[in-house]
Amino acid sequence: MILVVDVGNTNIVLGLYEDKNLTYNWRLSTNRSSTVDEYGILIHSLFQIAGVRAEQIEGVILSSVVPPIMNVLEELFVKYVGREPLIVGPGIKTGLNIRYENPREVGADRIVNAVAGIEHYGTPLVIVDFGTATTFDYIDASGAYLGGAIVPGVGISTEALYQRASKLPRIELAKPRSIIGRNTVAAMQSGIIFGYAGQVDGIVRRICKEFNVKPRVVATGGLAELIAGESETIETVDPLLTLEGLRIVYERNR
Ligand SMILES: Nc1ncnc2c1ncn2[C@@H]1O[C@H](COP(=O)(O)OP(=O)(O)O)[C@@H](O)[C@H]1O
Ligand SMILES: CC(C)(COP(=O)(O)O)[C@@H](O)C(=O)NCCC(=O)O
Ligand SMILES: [K+]
Repeated sequence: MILVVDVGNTNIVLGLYEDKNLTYNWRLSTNRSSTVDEYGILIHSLFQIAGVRAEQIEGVILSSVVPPIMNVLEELFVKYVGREPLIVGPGIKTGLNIRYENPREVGADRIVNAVAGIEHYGTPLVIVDFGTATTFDYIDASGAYLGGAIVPGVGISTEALYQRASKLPRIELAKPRSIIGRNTVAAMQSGIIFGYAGQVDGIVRRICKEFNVKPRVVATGGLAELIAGESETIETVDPLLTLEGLRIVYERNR
């Protein structure tokens, strides 16, 4: 079995694949001050609960958009899994034709999403990933990754309101009854949920117009389900797209 790991700015998502089947997946907080051994305890406990022994893991693949914790993570997998992780980055075969001005600049999570998206949904394709940031990726009919858009994520935008406006509380991210909020919490929920759904539809429609395409539209990331329900352009939510992309990239580098 292989261990796939995606390190985002908020969460580290881990998955265990046996062949093409994801048998376990877990989510940890991305903690920039945790030590190798602190992360080690966590993954050791997860493996124990799952009844998995480190020796059973034949390989580890890692994508990260958090450079400051890379050294800790590399050491973590060597020390606690006994495997040097394959790191999604320069020198690794992704099979993706990246047409960003500087391909090294694209977040590894976006690359891995695109790999899985092409494989499972075909092209042309738009992928929306609701993470710390919301990212939009466009893959054209020929399978080339052209780039996309990056906006402040749902969680951090909501947090900014609470932190910067004295009278605005911290709210639960949930769909309100009406577009017209008649109290502060409902008004914030309306703005965030319907606003972000509208943002997705606006950006997707612009892509369709500028490139004269009718792409498939897939959403992933922590908050995808919530926004997708209100969006008119998202067709599918695939919460495990990134892990699937990691599995495919691992296969391509065997
Ligand atoms: N299962 C979940 N249900 C609800 N919210 C979630 C879930 N997982 C993550 N979130 C929230 O979604 C946001 C983005 O998380 P995530 O997709 O893990 O981001 P990143 O990839 O940047 O680490 C965060 O605000 C996180 O708290
Ligand atoms: C845009 C991102 C911050 C999204 O990260 P996440 O929200 O998943 O933590 C990440 O993909 C990143 O740092 N990208 C590098 C810049 C780019 O893709 O152009
Ligand atoms: K992500």
